[in-house]
Amino acid sequence: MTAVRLDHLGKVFDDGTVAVDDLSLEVADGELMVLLGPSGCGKSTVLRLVAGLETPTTGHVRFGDRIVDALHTRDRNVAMVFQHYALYPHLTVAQNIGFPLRSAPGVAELVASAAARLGLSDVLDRRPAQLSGGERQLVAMARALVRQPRVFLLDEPLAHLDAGLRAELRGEVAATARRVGVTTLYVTHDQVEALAVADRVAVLRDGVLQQVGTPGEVYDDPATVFVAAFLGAPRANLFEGAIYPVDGRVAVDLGSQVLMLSAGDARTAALLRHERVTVGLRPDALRATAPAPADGASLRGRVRHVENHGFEGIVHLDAGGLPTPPAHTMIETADPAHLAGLLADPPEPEPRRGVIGRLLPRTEPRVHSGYGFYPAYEPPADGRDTGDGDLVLRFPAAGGLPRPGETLTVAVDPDRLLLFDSAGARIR
Ligand SMILES: Nc1ncnc2c1ncn2[C@@H]1O[C@H](COP(=O)(O)OP(=O)(O)OP(=O)(O)O)[C@@H](O)[C@H]1O
Repeated sequence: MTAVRLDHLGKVFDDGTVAVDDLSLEVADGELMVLLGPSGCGKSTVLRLVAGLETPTTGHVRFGDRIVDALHTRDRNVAMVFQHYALYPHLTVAQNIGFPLRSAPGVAELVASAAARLGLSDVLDRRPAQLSGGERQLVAMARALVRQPRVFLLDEPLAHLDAGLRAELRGEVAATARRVGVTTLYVTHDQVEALAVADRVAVLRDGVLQQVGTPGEVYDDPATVFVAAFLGAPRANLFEGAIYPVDGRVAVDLGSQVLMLSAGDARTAALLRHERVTVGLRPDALRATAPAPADGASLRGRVRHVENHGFEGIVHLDAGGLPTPPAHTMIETADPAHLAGLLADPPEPEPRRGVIGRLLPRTEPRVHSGYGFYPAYEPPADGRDTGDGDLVLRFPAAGGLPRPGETLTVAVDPDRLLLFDSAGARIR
């Protein structure tokens, strides 16, 4: 078995596309590492670099202590499974699985053992056309594993299956990789699948590693606003916030409501170095309460609508927050010059113009208004209420779900209040 190390790995294609940017990552012997990120973030290119199907522009791939950059794919002993696997239609399942071994001694035993691992023992005599989509994918996996590879590479192996089958098979795929104990890199853009199968997850964006950690670490303790936004369904609530001191405590102003952090909050000093932050609240870090908790960490809002999921409801509250625009959650560095440029030459129509203006660094003294602090929520110019600024929370169905129009008070768990600076980095 083999640990895989990526050392400052970079890949720039001939047309100038930077697919992988200075990626350093260590996958431990026998570990199942998921590479997660949106389409085009470079996940497949990383797999192809590990497999030797692409040559790095910079950096190295190591298997154990050995640099394998010069090693041909066939000499790396890696097995790859893609979304679109090709089975030989005229061969049986057993012949398909044994194909890579050709006529090596002991083929029958190796095929039987690989088939047993994946629960395929009963279908060994069938042909691919007589199998379900899920079974065909398992045959492709068995065929990849029969050679006992040092490294197992899976590229969106379940993407073509329907949701139910995907959920069923992902457990099986992860269990098989663990049973075999083979070091595995698993690529997906599906965050639910990533959290479900991974020992650790590496989140990529534009070829840059954002964070690597266990599923619990990347979910609960995101390093960047991008990671917070990308992981979790329903998505984390992300609002624009302003920061100022009040009697030795820190106010996180959401425009029409203020969250007061307790005097002992370890982030106080770090927070006061910022004027504007992005406030992240996961729907499961919020709890409806009555009355408001004494420490002041609560928000109120009017129920706009409720999705009933049977065991729980997803409640959308109009709480007067200013949503962080999706484009902002994706940017690495806020660029005031760029924002100023937008203001100087606003595209028509530009309903966000006033909002952008408020987000620019200010020189005049700040004033509290009766409606809260900057930034204030500004409804879209066309009067349409999009619900973009809704505060979304999970609500257990057991005691009955709230109704539209009701007012709810929501306690915010300060330990799960995520705060990000204008560059999208977490303020700890
Ligand atoms: N041979 C190539 N020549 C030029 N650009 C390429 C090539 N292969 C990939 N790219 C580009 O490199 C970037 C990363 O592609 P890659 O396929 O690794 O992303 P991905 O995260 O796997 O996306 P997807 O999930 O859509 O496959 C993309 O911008 C892609 O268009």
